[in-house]
Amino acid sequence: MNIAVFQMNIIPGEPARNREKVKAWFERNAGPSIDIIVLPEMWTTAYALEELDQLAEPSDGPTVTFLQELAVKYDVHLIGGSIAVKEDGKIFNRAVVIDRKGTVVYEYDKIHLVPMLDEPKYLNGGTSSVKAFELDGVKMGVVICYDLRFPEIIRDLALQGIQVLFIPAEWPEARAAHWETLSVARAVENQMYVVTCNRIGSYNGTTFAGRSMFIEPFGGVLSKGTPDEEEVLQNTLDLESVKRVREEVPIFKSRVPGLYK
Ligand SMILES: NC(=O)CCC(=O)C(=O)O
Repeated sequence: MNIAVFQMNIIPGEPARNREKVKAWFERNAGPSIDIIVLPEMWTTAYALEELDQLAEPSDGPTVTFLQELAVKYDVHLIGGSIAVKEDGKIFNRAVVIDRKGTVVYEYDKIHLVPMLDEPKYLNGGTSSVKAFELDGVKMGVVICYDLRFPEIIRDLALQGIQVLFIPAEWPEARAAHWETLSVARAVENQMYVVTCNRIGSYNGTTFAGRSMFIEPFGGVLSKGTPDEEEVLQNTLDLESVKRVREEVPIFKSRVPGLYK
């Protein structure tokens, strides 16, 4: 399974221009050797929070339609990062997963909103628990950025059987060490691949950390993006290694769930 991550900069408050950017990137990079493409958090708007009320789209709006067309055209599955979606007057930070036929197979609203970036003032937290989804018969999950700090939801996904976790993000440089350490920790403690896609660049006084990563189930970092350049990270996942690591250190067999949640 070949996966490509687009570690991109985002033009704040300009969904159409960001879609053009992603389209041009697909034209240069998408091809038959890639099975899944991953985009970052809030990649159409960035944290233009004051404008979100105007910018947020319905869940079948122009960005999701655009991603569906790309998925079909390039015959690729998409972890379409997250976008601001408006439903019943409420705005959610929503991850969208689209398969190569253009079908939306999973949507997830970021549960934990980031106080340090003022998210709770402008957005609503998701009210549904995390669920595994399948692409090419492999169980996978997605959580968004700050959700990384909540190991319980990721363990929940691991117990649902996922082998790969995706994390679209806009994680600031100020806490880059947490980003790297926690991403590796989630891979090690759940013995699965963790694939992260963080933005680069700065907005409104915050510089973002880049350093998107592919981490294998034993905790090794297969590749890591730079802190400040747009780039493509690409890796092939060996899903047998999930099984091997789980046999070598059998934590899922050693668990004693009667003593904790
Ligand atoms: N966009 C985010 O969720 C940022 C999370 C963050 O800044 C942190 O956890 O630290």
